[in-house]
Amino acid sequence: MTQPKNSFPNIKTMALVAHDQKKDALVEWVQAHKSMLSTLTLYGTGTTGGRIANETGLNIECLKSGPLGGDAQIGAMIAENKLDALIFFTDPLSALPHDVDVKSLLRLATLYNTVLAINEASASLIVSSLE
Ligand SMILES: O=C(CO)COP(=O)(O)O
Repeated sequence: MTQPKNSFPNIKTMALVAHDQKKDALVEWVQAHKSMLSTLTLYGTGTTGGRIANETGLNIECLKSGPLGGDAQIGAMIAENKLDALIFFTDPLSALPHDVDVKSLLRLATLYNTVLAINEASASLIVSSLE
């Protein structure tokens, strides 16, 4: 849910998203943190979530694929206070057809003070605070 300012966030729901060139890294990262992540309610964009489910066995609700509205669905969850944290392995080296959706998602996560990591180091710091 929206993180209140000046208090330590309580994380129960988390979305996992990765751009194509970062999907291998995210699946590997999820595998490394599987036991902690298994205690959370997980959501993912279609392709990312499908890979996580297939390759790690974690229970994850798959939304639409990012370019087909998955990023927008996660943004809506944030706006409706239904998501505590977003781990989004972004690719800074590729142009994306749905760049506006990506920007909107990151804007909403910032606006609602959602716990957010856009690279592996920050994601690891977030999960280490929960383990
Ligand atoms: O495009 C994405 C995030 O912007 C991710 O979507 P997929 O997980 O469906 O590839």
